[in-house]
Amino acid sequence: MSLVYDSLARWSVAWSPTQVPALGLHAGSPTMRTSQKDFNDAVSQVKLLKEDPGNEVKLKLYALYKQATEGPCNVPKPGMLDFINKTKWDAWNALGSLSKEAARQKYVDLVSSLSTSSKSPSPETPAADRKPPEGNSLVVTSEDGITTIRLNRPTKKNALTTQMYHDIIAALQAASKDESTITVLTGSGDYYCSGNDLTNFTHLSAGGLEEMARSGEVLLRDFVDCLIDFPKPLVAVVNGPAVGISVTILGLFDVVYATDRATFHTPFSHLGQSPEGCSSYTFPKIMGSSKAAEMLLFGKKLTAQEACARGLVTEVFPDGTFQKEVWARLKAYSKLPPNALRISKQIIRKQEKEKLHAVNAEESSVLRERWLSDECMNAIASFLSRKAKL
Ligand SMILES: CCCCC/C=C/C(=O)SCCNC(=O)CCNC(=O)[C@H](O)C(C)(C)COP(=O)(O)OP(=O)(O)OC[C@H]1O[C@@H](n2cnc3c(N)ncnc32)[C@H](O)[C@@H]1OP(=O)(O)O
Repeated sequence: MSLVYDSLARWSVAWSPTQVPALGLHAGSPTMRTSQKDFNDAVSQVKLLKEDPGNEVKLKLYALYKQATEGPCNVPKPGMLDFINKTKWDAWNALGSLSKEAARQKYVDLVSSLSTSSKSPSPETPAADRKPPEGNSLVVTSEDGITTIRLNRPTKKNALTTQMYHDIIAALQAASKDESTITVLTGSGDYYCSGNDLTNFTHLSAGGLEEMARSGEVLLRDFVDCLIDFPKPLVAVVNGPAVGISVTILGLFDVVYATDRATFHTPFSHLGQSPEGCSSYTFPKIMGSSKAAEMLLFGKKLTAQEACARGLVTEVFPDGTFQKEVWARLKAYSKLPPNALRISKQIIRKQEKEKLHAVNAEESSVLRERWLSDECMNAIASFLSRKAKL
């Protein structure tokens, strides 16, 4: 779990009624007494919610709680790099001069709406309407000559945590030696992948930002090196929208199949960042320099059909038949002689392997600098405080 999520989760734990300071209300008025009791009940109820309400709601609850108990925000604004406390401060401060009574009421109303919506689904609820549980973030299976690496964080749009990069590297290393003929990367749920998990930036060790950027550079280089060197046919089954690094690395895959619901988006400039995954080399080569620049510099989002027309995607399938058609195709391909496939891939990749490694090293090093820039820090802080979506 990320620092942000841990921290937000702890806020609700910290709201235990036994730890809540006196509310400073006038106990004389019956309306106030009822309101204070409702508020205290709501504070207790938060701890009993069956489902995590998500960071946005927790932030609202935090801000309303502070306003209800302490009044308008009266503490200094935390520094720009103190993401979590700045985000909390922003949420509290945004309530302006809202009265304690009004904040208490809003808090009670919000908790009440959450309690209603988090009731267990009725037995009639179709299974398909329920979100799959958030278990292992990466699921690796091997069947019919195909090893499938599935990104499995559907509620976070399959954003890649630091652990997932490590796990994908390990899965690719194992797949390169296993019995399978083809290796597939795909996603669970409605997204293929929303790119790097932006909360990765909040995991600061004692070495601070510099250390985070340094270890990020090494991880990125290792991850992409592993894709460059992967010896078997590597296929992306793009089951929905793809963002950031999940798009750039497609230039290193042998085949990319996409549902017609997929989109392809690399918002690096918006994030104060720069291209990775060898895309500064592969994209101009695949689609021409001006089309590549439109994506990599200006963050133009492509439809699946546009990505196919530009050569980034091999073939687009209607969403309704996507899984059936693609897996039937892959099963047929997996019957081909594995050694012939391996050797053919080797000849194709050999021509530019050295170049790809050099590009990867340079992109990773440039990104390390970018991660320390104000432009990048501001963009991440903005996403974490939910002011920006890309
Ligand atoms: C070490 C290697 C480094 C490699 C460098 C890589 C660079 C990149 O990949 S840059 C691209 C980074 N990705 C993004 O900037 C995408 C950010 N996400 C969004 O803009 C949106 O979430 C969305 C467009 C992907 C989806 O929007 P929507 O359909 O409205 O869904 P939500 O925003 O409500 O998302 C649900 C849930 O998932 C969380 N989430 C989604 N993407 C990310 C992400 N990349 N990082 C962290 N969290 C993400 C989102 O915060 C929501 O969480 P809750 O609020 O807790 O429900």
